[in-house]
Amino acid sequence: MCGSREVPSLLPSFDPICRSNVPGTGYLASGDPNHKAHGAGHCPQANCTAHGHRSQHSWTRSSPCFRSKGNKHEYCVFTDSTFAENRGTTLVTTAERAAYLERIPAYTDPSVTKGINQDIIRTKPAKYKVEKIEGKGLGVIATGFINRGELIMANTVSLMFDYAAYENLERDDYLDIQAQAVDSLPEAHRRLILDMSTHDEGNFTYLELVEKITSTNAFDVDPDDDDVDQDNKFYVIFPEIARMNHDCRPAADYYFDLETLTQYVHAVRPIYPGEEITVTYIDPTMRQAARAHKLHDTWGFRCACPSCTASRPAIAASDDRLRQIEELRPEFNKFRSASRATPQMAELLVSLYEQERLWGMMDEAYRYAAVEWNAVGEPWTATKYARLAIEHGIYLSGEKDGDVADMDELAADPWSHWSWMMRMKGRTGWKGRKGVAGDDED
Ligand SMILES: C[S@@+](CC[C@H](N)C(=O)[O-])C[C@H]1O[C@@H](n2cnc3c(N)ncnc32)[C@H](O)[C@@H]1O
Repeated sequence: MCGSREVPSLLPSFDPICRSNVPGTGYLASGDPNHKAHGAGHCPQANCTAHGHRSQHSWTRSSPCFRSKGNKHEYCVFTDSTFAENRGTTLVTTAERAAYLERIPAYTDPSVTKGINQDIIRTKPAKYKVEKIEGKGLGVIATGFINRGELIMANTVSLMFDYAAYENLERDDYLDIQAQAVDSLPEAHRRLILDMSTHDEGNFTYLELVEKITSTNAFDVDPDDDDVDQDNKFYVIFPEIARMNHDCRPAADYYFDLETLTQYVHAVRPIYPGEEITVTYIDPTMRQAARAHKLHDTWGFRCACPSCTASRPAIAASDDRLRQIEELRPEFNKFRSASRATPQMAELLVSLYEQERLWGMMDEAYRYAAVEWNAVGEPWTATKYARLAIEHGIYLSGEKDGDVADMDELAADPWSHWSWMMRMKGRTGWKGRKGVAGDDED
């Protein structure tokens, strides 16, 4: 889900990149990016746990901590400088949430992050180069042909901020803890972060510089199902991936894997040498004026991508398709007999996504088509769409994604899948083989 939360105006233009759909001591306010922090921590020695004790897993530093307004929570900087082959990573959250997170494979098993990052130390040939692009700052250009579904780049998380810290801390404390997080990364990594886009020029203090960098480059990440704090997302920084500029109909798309704490970027259509590799920063099903407004408000640029600069009739036709997508989409998530969803409606949705070039969302359209065909007892067309949903889902959402697993089940045995004859039972009164009436649950 994209931009679904209202974030208070602590950081005026803060709104992470998302497609679907930081008192201290004052020693950082010198305006000097070379100024490295030396905070006195609650656990000054190396190998501190989230609770401030030594452990197998090593948060190499945990300082300083700040209490929320109202004094209910304490937020700290947790750094693991050995993470991902000594690239390092930093987390800003509560001790409780850090203790939960340090059990995930990315922290406990170094093999799962081996070889992922290629920006500081490259071991595989790159499929792109980063260069200046007129009117956009730096951007990412394909150096060879890239096929649909190919991996373009991946980054383990550099900085991971708990939304709750952003919302609950006093502004000065938040800005300080955010800069502390950057400063606690290993030096090469920290330099990479401080070199990122601020989206406008200015004479920033160090705290302002870090704030500008995080608000321009952050991505949104949903918590895991078992996370101790389901209500709060994370916003995260990946310095290499954040070099990609926006297009409303981009060439690439990304997903975040919580087990490896890695963001993966794949091509969603064929990309030719010399072409810019873009991603979308916003929900691409928003209508054109809303897209342009949000991009200008948050990232400070006028949208000049082909779908924003098309002729007036072409934009109107596109907005009409998007309006219809908005109207139809909810029908496929209603499992009551009252849903208007049919296979033909799902076929229309597939076509609308193709017409809109929403290549990064095709897995969803194919999944709806698979379920609707199965729901009226047509297993072969259902299987065709399930196979397409799997093929696209693997690079759009990851092989471990629940929807990919669900489509695997449908393709393996449509007759045993939960959707088999689902719409027939409700609409015809047929009770199914087990004599259980309809499907009147959402
Ligand atoms: C996440 S950064 C992208 C990389 C950035 N261009 C750089 O030099 O590192 C986001 C910033 O890039 C610029 N940008 C991204 N997409 C753009 C576009 N389509 N047109 C103009 N500027 C864009 C804006 O300044 C935006 O705030």
